[in-house]
Amino acid sequence: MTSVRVAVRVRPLNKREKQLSSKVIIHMKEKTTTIQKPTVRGDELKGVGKTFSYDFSYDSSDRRSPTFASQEKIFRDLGFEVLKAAFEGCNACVIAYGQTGSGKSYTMMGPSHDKGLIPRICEGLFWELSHRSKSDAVTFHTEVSYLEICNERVQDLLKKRASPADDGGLSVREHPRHGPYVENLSKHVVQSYSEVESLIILANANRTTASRGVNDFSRRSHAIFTIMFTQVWFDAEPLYETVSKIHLVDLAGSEKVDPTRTVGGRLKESADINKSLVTLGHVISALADLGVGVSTTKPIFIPYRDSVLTWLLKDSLGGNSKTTMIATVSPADVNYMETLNTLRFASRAKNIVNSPIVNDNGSMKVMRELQAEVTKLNQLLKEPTQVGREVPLSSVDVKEELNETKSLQAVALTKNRSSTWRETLNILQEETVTLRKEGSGVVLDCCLPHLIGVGEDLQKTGIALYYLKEGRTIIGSGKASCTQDIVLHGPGLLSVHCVLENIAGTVTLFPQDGALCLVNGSVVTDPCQLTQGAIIQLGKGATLWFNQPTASQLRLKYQSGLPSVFSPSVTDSSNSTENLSKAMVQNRGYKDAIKLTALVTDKSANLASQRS
Ligand SMILES: Nc1ncnc2c1ncn2[C@@H]1O[C@H](COP(=O)(O)OP(=O)(O)OP(=O)(O)O)[C@@H](O)[C@H]1O
Repeated sequence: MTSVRVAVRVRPLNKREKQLSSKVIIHMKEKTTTIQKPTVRGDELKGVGKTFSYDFSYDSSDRRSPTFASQEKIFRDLGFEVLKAAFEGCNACVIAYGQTGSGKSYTMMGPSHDKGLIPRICEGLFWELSHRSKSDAVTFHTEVSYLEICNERVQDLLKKRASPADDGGLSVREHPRHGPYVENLSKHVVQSYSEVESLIILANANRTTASRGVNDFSRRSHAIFTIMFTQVWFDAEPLYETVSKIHLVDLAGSEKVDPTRTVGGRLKESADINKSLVTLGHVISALADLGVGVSTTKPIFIPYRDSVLTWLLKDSLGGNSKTTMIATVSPADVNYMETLNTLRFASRAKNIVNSPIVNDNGSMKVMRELQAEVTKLNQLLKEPTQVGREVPLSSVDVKEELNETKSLQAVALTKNRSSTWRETLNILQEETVTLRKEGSGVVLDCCLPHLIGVGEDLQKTGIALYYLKEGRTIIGSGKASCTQDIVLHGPGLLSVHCVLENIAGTVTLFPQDGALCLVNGSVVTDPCQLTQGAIIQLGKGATLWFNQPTASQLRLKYQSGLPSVFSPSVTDSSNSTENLSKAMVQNRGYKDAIKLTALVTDKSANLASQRS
């Protein structure tokens, strides 16, 4: 358990503040920051002021001052900790919070002549790597992504938009194990600081800006720069891997919206920025209450899901991360209220308690399993006969299996960091789906009712299996405001096309208004209970095969060792064949129906011969 570290930084007076002859109301001494209240007349400061204590108070208001806090000093205090966390295998996060024009972007990104935390952390990472990589025993892999949240929509800053009209909005989804993530966000493998620098230049040019009263060139979005850093040690037994995720966050200005100076789209934009900042405030307050053990009758609810920002930063706030907040403030009396609010906000954030862990668990388990598999197969190779095997394996088979296992291991170790491998294994580790080898094939087992994508295109490779969890599963084309559980593509699909409800294994299809849904070739407009082998057609293209492993089928499967997913009973398969022909003849044309029917008939015949 570790508390969120909080730093406050004050910037120099800007031109406008100087023109207004603003007084400096922020004073820092060691870890404390004091703010003095200006009088109404503005000619003198009132009282001794309010003092707050933080982990760091950085006075960057005057370069000539002996206590001046430079970008380098901030990197040494805050950036080093981030790098330390990365090399330890922990997640880390730095969030810059403050009023517009208070110095968030300066602190996080900085100008080219006085770089901020993001470039310095990346530079530091590659400097360290160039020293560590001399050893063959360990390899490193670094990927970066960069997104902005504007009007509650997520944009990829590292991807060119197809056209100006393309708003490029990406969906936020939740992985059962890894939590919220942005679907289709581009990730870029980087091998040097200069590669990161080029990406940063591209991304910064893409960031949303707008003219504003107090600050002519103001960021109107939240930006999250993420580094995914993986290390693999080859000299450990089993091989050891850590993965750390580092979020570096530059928030939009935290000031309240002035409706008299904000119009139209900008007003909506401000409302959305406020929505995520207000939610951030609620999340921080709730977490701070949890941290200090406030006693309430009701359990404390953390409203992460109320905004995209807080949802994506869920781990960083109260979760698995070493998090630092840097609150930036103006020194001028004209900004008194906003500065006071920022200082209070930062003070609250100090009470958040996080639980960072070394992220090695999943991969370690996988590696151990693969290692065990290799040992077992090596053993089999040495034995003259394979006792206990129903079908004797030839040494060629064992060698093949061994090679296969080893190549799996190689895939894991050489780190194809697109994370597909890790994702796949994690998905397979979910209770509902298992993968095993059966003869010359690979069998995917799923105990829940599920849909198999039959697909439009017979040339397409890969099979999609969608399991239907207990409760509602929303199917749609992926452009809805809600999160669909299954996203399909094809003509005639509505953003929310239908809902499948699974109650204790009985699955009912609820077509949405105006959605073309066919079950076994007949159009359905009312709720329709699905039976084993039903062929469902959604819109004019997407075709799915419904499979419902019943208790008796599962028992049979485990007794016989045969798979359930692609081996429904022979009768079930013939049902599907019949249903499919019916559906296709009616809705797609005779030729396709014949091709698909032949496909399913082949499957049934194979299964029948396997079983006999
Ligand atoms: N520590 C600093 N030293 C020198 N100049 C600074 C410092 N911090 C901020 N500035 C200057 O103040 C101005 C506003 O800073 P910056 O753009 O970083 O603010 P911001 O909080 O990111 O604003 P926004 O919310 O609009 O993005 C810039 O001109 C910047 O150069």
